[in-house]
Amino acid sequence: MSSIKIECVLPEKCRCGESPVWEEASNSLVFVDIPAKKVCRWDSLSKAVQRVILDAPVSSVALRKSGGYVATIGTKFCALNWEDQSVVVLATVDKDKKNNRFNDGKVDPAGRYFAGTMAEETAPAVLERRQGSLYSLFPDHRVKKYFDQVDISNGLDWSLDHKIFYYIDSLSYSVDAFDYNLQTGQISNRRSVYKLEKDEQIPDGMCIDAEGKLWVACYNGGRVIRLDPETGKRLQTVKLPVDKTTSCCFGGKDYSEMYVTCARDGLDAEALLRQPEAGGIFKITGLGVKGLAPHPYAG
Ligand SMILES: O=C(O)[C@H](O)[C@@H](O)[C@H](O)[C@H](O)CO
Ligand SMILES: [Zn+2]
Repeated sequence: MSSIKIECVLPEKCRCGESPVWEEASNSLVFVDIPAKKVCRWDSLSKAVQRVILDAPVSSVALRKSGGYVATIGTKFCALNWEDQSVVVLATVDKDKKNNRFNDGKVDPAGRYFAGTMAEETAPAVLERRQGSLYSLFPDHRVKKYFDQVDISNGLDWSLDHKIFYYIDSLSYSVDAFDYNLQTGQISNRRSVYKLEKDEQIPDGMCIDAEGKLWVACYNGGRVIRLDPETGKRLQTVKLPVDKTTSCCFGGKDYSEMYVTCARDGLDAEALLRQPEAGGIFKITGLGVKGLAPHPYAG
């Protein structure tokens, strides 16, 4: 029997922490705070944090094979040089939608950077609907658009055999699957693999574990849930001491720990008193299952 332990390892007070990514080379967790326009790197050994402030909302970050990171900033796919904090724009999307920004993003097993867009929110989950689209940035910096009509483009990951792409449009309250062609980056045959229950609230970020099961952070649900995408059943619920859990990834030694990000925005003074660690980075140990190393962008 594993005994689960949950601790806030970094009280960062993120307005909207997102996109946790484990960087093995530096024993660090990299993540963003979207409205604070901030990318952070927390060294799990020294506990030191480095922060880079950008000039637009930064919604996701990913490793880059050639060094440094890639990030989605505003409506741009960008390269981020950590040493000199410089940003190079690789591609821009949604040029006709001035109120849009990117949201969650992740790199596929072939090194393509997938990310979707959404209209800017006036309050959490309050926004003009169907303004978003899903894109990927190929290693040659070409952009592919998959579909539009997205409300809040969110969690994404790929099956262990790379034949399925899992995707969340938050306001559909569903975790969806597509057939995936790793050679071409094409998706097809959309279907739902799990519909959230009422108390699970809004599905947000997601990651897959080494057994092929999905972990979904539930915004306003204060939990991560483990799903079997083959049976459509929920296998496990892990509650956290904060309501606005936004995303999760595996990291640490052999990817045996889970890191969870969360938000402070949208919590009133009373809620903040009850959850002073809101916006912090949480580490969950004792889950008894490991995750996978993140894929670096190949371009
Ligand atoms: O973290 C994200 O993915 C969004 O940018 C957030 O704003 C929340 O998800 C949203 O408010 C709830 O659906
Ligand atoms: Zn999200």
